[in-house]
Amino acid sequence: MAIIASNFKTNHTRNTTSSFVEEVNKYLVSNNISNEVYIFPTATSLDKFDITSTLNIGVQNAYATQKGSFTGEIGTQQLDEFDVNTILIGHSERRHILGESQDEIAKKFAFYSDLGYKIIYCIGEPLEVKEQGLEQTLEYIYEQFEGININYEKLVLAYEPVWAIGTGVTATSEDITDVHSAIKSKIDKPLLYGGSVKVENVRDICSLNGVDGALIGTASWIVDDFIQIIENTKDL
Ligand SMILES: O=C(CO)COP(=O)(O)O
Repeated sequence: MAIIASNFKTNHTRNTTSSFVEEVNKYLVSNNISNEVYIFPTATSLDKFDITSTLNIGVQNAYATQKGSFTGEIGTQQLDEFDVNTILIGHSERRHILGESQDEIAKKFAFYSDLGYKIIYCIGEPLEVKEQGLEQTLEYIYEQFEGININYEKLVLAYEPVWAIGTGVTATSEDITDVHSAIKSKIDKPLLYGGSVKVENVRDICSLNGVDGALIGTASWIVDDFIQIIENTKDL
């Protein structure tokens, strides 16, 4: 059963998030869809949503703290208010744009796994590493597991090659299966693919060996498209 997740990144407002969540929930209920579906809105759009389906709301990021003096961050005191217990950790935009180190990521992982959060943990290589070949790519990816408890029960992985994110360039089936089968041979966890997944290719991608679903940015931000993505994969 495909796992389908939408990462809003820095898109949508409180208002548009609320109607998005409502529409997706309504679609899942009325079509009796049992696939795991996730939406990761901005922190300012978190709310007490009325969810009656398999839809889960997670956060794109949070600090490894309950509360405290960490200007600009949020902790579990803020997440608890909205019953959030799902978090994305290790996204490439946090690693490469916001400068989060593997050490900080591992601390965050330890903190949120101790609390029993469902963790979607992202890994993926930049273009210059991909160009060096599969062996270097896998070596780079394995380093992103440093300090991470890969046996954590509520762990879902997401392979997102950096060069495929937001670029319109999707990895080839071979690129995806090469990396997915290598990761799967070491780590027995659901593994999503992310990077320019679209309405038109989501079914093919999610049908590949070793692919358990998709983590989608750009193509998921229009609600009708996100619903179509779920529709296209509901029987997988
Ligand atoms: O980063 C992603 C999801 O987390 C993928 O983004 P795009 O779907 O826009 O390439």
